[in-house]
Formats: sequence, C-alpha cells, structure tokens
Amino acid sequence: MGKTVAQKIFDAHLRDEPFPGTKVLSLDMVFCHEITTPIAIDDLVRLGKDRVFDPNKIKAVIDHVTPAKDSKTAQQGKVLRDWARRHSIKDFFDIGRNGVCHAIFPEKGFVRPGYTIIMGDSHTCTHGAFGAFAAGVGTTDLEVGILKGVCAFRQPKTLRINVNGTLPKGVYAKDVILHIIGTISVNGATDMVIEFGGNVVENLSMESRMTLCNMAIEAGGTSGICAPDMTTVEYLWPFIKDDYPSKEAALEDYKQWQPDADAEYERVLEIDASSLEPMCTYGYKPDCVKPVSQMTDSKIDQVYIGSCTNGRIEDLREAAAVLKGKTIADSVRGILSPATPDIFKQANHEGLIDIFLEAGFCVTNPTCGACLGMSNGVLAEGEACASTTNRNFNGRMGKGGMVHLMSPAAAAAAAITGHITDPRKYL
Ligand SMILES: CC(C)[C@H](C(=O)O)[C@@H](O)C(=O)O
Ligand code: SF4
Repeated sequence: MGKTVAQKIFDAHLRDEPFPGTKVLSLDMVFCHEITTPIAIDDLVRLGKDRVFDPNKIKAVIDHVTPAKDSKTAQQGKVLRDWARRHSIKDFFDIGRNGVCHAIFPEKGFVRPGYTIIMGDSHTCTHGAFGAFAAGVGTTDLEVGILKGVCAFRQPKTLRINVNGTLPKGVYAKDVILHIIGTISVNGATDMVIEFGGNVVENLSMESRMTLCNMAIEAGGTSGICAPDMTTVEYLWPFIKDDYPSKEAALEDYKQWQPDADAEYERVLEIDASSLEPMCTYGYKPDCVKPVSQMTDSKIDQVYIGSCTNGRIEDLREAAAVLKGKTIADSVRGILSPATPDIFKQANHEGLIDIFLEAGFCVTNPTCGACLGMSNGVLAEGEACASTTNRNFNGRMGKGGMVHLMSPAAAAAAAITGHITDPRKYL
C-alpha cells in the first residue's frame, strides 16, 4: 500500500516509537505567540530548564492582543519578548512588524513542504497548505518542543477530500470548507489529517489553500494538508531560490511529499464544487452551515474582515470588489484587520484601504483582536457579527453575541445591507 502525505512526513521525521502507534518526530519549526508560550516559558524557568533547542527553528509573534490592552496582556507580551531576546530568537515580531501568526509565518517563508511544525495554537493546521504536517499542541508538548525539538503524536489516519468541478462565481475556499464541515460535522475528521485534493484545490492560490487547511481543526482534524505543486514553489521562490537551480528542480524535490497513487485512506470524500453556493453558519458550532440565500433574514450589527482564515490580500480584494463605490448600512459597524503589515501595505498600494474607508469601515492594525473577542470589536449581548473568522462558539466574540462565519465577499455584502446577503448580487 502507498503512503499519504502525512505518512511520508511521519516516516521521514521518526525519532522514536516508545509505544506502538506513538511516534516521536523531530521538529523543523516551533511557532510561538504571546497567549500560550508564556505559560510554557514560566514553567521551563521554574524547572530550571530555560533553554531552547535551536533559536533559528523557533519563530515568535505577539499577535492576539496587540498593542496590549491591559496589564495582563502587557505582561504576556513582555514574557515572550524577554524570552526571545534572552535566547537570540531573531525572528520575533513585535508591534509595528507583527501580524496574525498563521499569516505572518508563511509570508516570511518559514513553512516548507515536508516540514513538521507545532505551535500552542489550534489553527496551526493552516500551514499544511504547503504540504507540511503542522499541528496545534498543549503546554507540555510545547515545552518539550522548545527544549528538545521533538513532539510525540499518535500516527493519524488520513481523510482524503477531493474537490472537483468549477467554483461558481461568488463561491470561495471558505464556502468549500464550510460546506465540508457542515457535511462531515465538527467530529468528522477527529484524529485524522485532512488531505485536500482534486482539480479545484490544484487551482487554488496558496492563500485559499491556507483558508481550507485553517479550518481542518473545526472538523476535529489534526491538520489539513495540500500536496505541494508549482503554486507552492512560486509562492516560496523568493525564499528558496538559492537552494535550487530552477523552479522545476524545486518542484522535483517537493514531489517526494505528494501522496502515492495507491495511498491508503481512512475515508475518501468527493465534493462537487460546481453545485456549491455561498455558505454561512447559523448556530454556535462550525458545522451549523446553510447557504447564505437561506439566511437573508438575519440582521447584522457588526462585520469583521480579518483573521488567520480570511485576512490575507486575496480576501481583502474579494471584499473590496463588493464594497467598491458603496457605503455600509448605518446600522452596521465595519471592522477590517489586515492580517499582516505587508498585507496592509499591499492593500493600501492597491487602493483597497481607501475602498474600505470610503465605505465606512474602521481599519485596525494587524492583530487577532476581535476574532477571539479579546479586543478591537467585542460584541454586546444580543448582537450578531458577519465574520470571516473560523469559530462561532457561543460568546466567541463577546458574551451573548452571535457569529456568522462566511467568506469576505459575503461579509462585505452583509455590511452593505445590514443583514446576511448573497454576495453574488454585487459581483
Ligand atoms: C489563544 C489560542 C490558544 C487560541 C487557539 O488555540 O486557537 C486562539 O488562537 C483561538 O483561535 O481561539
Ligand atoms: S486570528 Fe483568530 S483563530 Fe486565528 S490565531 Fe488569531 S485568534 Fe486564533
């Protein structure tokens, strides 16, 4: 039997198998942010183990609440900042240079096909878009990873999802992944890696592949993975051009991380993209998914465009295409958080920021902020937000608030009308 992408990465990184099925893998990267890493740092310091396995393989960012909003978040930032300095972690992104972790780390070229990556953050699965095995871990695993550069995993099974057909106008990667989660449920990929394939995925940009992989965890998946191809090479080229004589040579090397034709999958799911519509969520779980067209009575108080799911340049372009020349409803507060400073700069350069401002949006600095209800747009009780984020848990963006997950185009359309709206109307 052939191997899936995840199996190949596991085999190539295997250090030890202390119990059958438990694999200790060497790590290529440990990513850190200021919410979970300070807990691990304090613990390591207390244990007299204030060391790091390799400062070049640790990348850190202050992203969840930045600028700090109170003494607690200021202290979290300080612990991470002091630790990065103490251990000469040179890729540390602080205010002015910081952005949402799962957007800024790929943008800086820290993710490569075949890599193993951990982070104390559930959406670490995003980086699987590059053909890496990237998983969110808890504090103990993070501590071991920081100290020794290894992490123990149960060998995951693989769920293969083939997305074929043609994405209709106004339907994006976000709609595909919402549809998938609605179909397989929030437990549908538990203990599995979701390997995305099919001609639609092959034609997606890296940004859209990140959107797909980002929400693998919302179906319980350990990680999402897209096999590397020329799109991956093109994205990474500025970072790898000294390592390979040509893009073709890079692709040839990366082919080792493609699944075998006879790979063994736990389950294979076929999705016909041509039949999809713009989708959104209606309840407190990401699998409560309906077509936007069935939700148009739902009133919206706030629209949030940003996050590690949909705060990238492509997302801002999609939303701006809907908003161009229009103003948002008086009843709506529009908030845009470009996911990184480079995305912000690019959006400004392309005139997108002007479109958002003229439409009546507020534009914040790059941060997670409102996505997890910590700052920059917390909802009041009874309010609803059309959001491009990935979680609609009860109270996620503020106690008693409702979050409707959708694509940037759908969120922009909701901003114009003040209720959930089919974005195709404006395209
Ligand atoms: C703060 C962090 C631990 C958390 C996560 O792991 O996902 C956050 O990023 C989120 O999205 O809720
Ligand atoms: S943008 Fe939201 S989902 Fe992504 S890492 Fe930040 S808080 Fe978590």
